[in-house]
Amino acid sequence: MYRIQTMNKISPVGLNRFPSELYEVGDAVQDPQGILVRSAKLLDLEFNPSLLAIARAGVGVNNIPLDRCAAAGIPVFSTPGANANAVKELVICAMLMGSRDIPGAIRWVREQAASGVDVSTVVEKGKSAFIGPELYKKTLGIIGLGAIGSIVANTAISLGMDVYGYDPFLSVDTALRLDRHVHVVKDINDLYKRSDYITMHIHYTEKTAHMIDADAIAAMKRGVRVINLARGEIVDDEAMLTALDTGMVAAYITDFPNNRLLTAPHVIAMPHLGASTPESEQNCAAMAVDTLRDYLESGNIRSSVNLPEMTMDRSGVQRLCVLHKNVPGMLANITSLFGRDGVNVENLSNKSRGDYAYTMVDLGSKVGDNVIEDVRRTANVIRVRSLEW
Ligand SMILES: NC(=O)C1=CN([C@@H]2O[C@H](COP(=O)(O)OP(=O)(O)OC[C@H]3O[C@@H](n4cnc5c(N)ncnc54)[C@H](O)[C@@H]3O)[C@@H](O)[C@H]2O)C=CC1
Ligand SMILES: O=C(O)CCC(=O)C(=O)O
Repeated sequence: MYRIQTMNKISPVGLNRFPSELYEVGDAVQDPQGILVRSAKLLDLEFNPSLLAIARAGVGVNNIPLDRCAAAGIPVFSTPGANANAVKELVICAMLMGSRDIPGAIRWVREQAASGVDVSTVVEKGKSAFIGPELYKKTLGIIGLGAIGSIVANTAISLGMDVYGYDPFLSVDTALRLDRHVHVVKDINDLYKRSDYITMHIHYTEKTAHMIDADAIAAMKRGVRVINLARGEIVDDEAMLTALDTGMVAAYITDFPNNRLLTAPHVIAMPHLGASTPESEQNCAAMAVDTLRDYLESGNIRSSVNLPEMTMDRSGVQRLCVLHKNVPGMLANITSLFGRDGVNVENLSNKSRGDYAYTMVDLGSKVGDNVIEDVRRTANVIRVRSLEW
């Protein structure tokens, strides 16, 4: 039995993909071999030696210690694109809320009724406080044209917006999916100076922390509306509060509230709702469970954010999965051990990613436990697993 610990609420559509005869799954499972997580913070978690892999049902992995996991031979999987549509729809909603102060307008109507006023008599006079611009023919700047940014771009084009995108690492696949009317700029200042709305769809890393700071805001158009459904830490809150105070930024719509931000009037804050649709939760859970199972049962690494991607069709009778440092001589060192035991290698794959590499070897006959132990003891080997079929 594999033991899987869930660290957040995971959709049953995903959980039901674990065959009950093979998996024990739950939030109280002890010494798990797999962890399923959404946004729970694992940064300080001490991993038990039995932990083989972590699957993030989502895409932001700033809650997981990726380097520490890689060093311990623990692949971390994510679910690329699985929640992109949910976020895209909320971005469109955020632009509309920020333009026409929909939350403020709804609040005002309720306040009238609560104060005893016949609301129907004050609507026409009161509504002038909530006039705001249309999106049509306005300019949207998108920072990050990945799974989310690219579909936000295409949808905004269909709403009649002029769209500028910035992504220094734009993949060919994404570039091909972008509407041909999207202007991809090389200098982010070209986006800042033109945009009436700016939305960011990048990962939070050391490099993107406080990317939207006082200098970035100073390069923007006065009265810009900024949408942040990526991560709170990408925006320097103090710089944003100053910009909201001076009117440099007309509205800040964020999925990452904090008490300090909520002191400002033009902040519209949501409780991290970007991916909170049944469709997205189901997509993410199903993909996370499938990648986790594929690794546990077959050793395949797909959608990993910290170790090499590698899949190999099953052959032979036994598969050894060896995670090791990316240093010369490893393949020869490992395979020589099988030859010594007279075991034939049916198939072999090896891939590296940064400091780490992964080797999968399918064997024509079973090797003895002593050989597996020798592989494990080989210098620079981090983890060895043996799977049989
Ligand atoms: N609010 C919510 O519930 C959700 C938030 N997110 C956030 O959105 C982020 C992006 O998600 P996806 O679009 O699915 O990821 P993705 O990996 O498909 O796209 C990220 C893009 O950012 C680009 N990029 C990296 N550094 C950049 C930089 N300095 N400037 C401009 N572009 C840069 C990459 O080349 C890539 O194309 C996630 O990391 C997560 O933090 C994602 C899903 C739900
Ligand atoms: O699981 C969630 O609701 C959060 C999704 C998210 O922020 C992400 O995928 O990066």
